[in-house]
Amino acid sequence: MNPIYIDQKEILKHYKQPDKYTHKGIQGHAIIIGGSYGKIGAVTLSSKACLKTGCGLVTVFIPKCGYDILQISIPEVMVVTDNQEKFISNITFDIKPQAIGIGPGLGLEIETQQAVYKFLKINKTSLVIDADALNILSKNKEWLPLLLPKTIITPHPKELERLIGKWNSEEEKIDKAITFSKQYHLIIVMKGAPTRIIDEDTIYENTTGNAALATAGSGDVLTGMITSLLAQSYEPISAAILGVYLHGLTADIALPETGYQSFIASDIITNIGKAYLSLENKDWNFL
Ligand SMILES: NC(=O)C1=CN([C@@H]2O[C@H](COP(=O)(O)OP(=O)(O)OC[C@H]3O[C@@H](n4cnc5c(N)ncnc54)[C@H](OP(=O)(O)O)[C@@H]3O)[C@@H](O)[C@H]2O)[C@@H](O)CC1
Ligand SMILES: Nc1ncnc2c1ncn2[C@@H]1O[C@H](COP(=O)(O)OP(=O)(O)O)[C@@H](O)[C@H]1O
Ligand SMILES: [Mg+2]
Repeated sequence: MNPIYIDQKEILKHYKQPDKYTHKGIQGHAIIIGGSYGKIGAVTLSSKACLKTGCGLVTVFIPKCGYDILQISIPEVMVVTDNQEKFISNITFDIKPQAIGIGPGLGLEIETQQAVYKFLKINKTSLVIDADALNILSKNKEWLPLLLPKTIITPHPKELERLIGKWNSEEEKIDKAITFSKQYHLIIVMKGAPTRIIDEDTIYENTTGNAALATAGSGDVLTGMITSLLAQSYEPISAAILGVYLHGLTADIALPETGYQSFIASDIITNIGKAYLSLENKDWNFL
């Protein structure tokens, strides 16, 4: 089971330069669903990362308490609110997005769990599932067959354990992830150091990133980035591969300036532009 390494050479098989005549309508509309009282920051980070990865339009679906926070901190993002003040209870919106990311800061309220169930039952849009949306699925494993083929899930090790159970070795973890991926036809972004992507029998291993990423919200940012790429019409596996590569690259670029300790999730977002430019061999050091 040799992995395919996600390096610059592999990335250039997936990366597409934007068309000169594109416009925001063509660049894709993404929705990020998440947030709860005290965790609106997760959706703020995720939606800003989504925009900064190139998506034309981004809308968030959040509980009411996040309205002012979102509108003031990211004026470019549109906001639709739930009827509840502190958590999501019913996911409804009129727009037709090309991709949806769900989970950052979502919380585990029973009403939120039911809202996720109802959403999954009718959803036909490409999806990235992270954080509490994964934890909700772990608590309700009978809902897993509702996921469309090629849905991307982005668990950190604890979220993965809640989904697939404990493992005794790295090999066993990968075997169990392959079995899970095949059972539900999911793309699993197994976050960690290194991050691996499992697409049924194919294993990819990322080569970018460093310990600076061990900071609150860095996974929420990754969810926004992958959702953005999906909305821009990347195939799900390409969105996952390019997303983890660019995400890690931001930390490699920022490290000489921030060191490991002072790098925060917002620094990932700040450096997405330089990460993109380095794909086009434009040396970000001289910008
Ligand atoms: N600003 C905001 O609004 C933010 C909001 N956020 C939101 O909070 C919600 C809860 O998400 P969460 O990941 O913090 O909690 P949870 O699922 O219980 O997992 C934590 C446990 O998992 C483990 N663990 C984690 N990583 C690991 C690793 N690499 N390697 C090994 N173990 C690892 C570790 O377990 P331990 O090692 O302590 O046993 C840890 O205690 C979610 O909605 C998220 O979006 C956050 O994103 C932060 C910023
Ligand atoms: N030591 C490390 N080396 C490389 N990447 C790391 C390291 N620690 C964390 N990361 C990356 O940071 C992200 C953390 O995601 P997650 O745990 O979901 O954070 P949060 O929930 O706080 O947003 C993942 O992409 C993971 O691969
Ligand atoms: Mg997370």
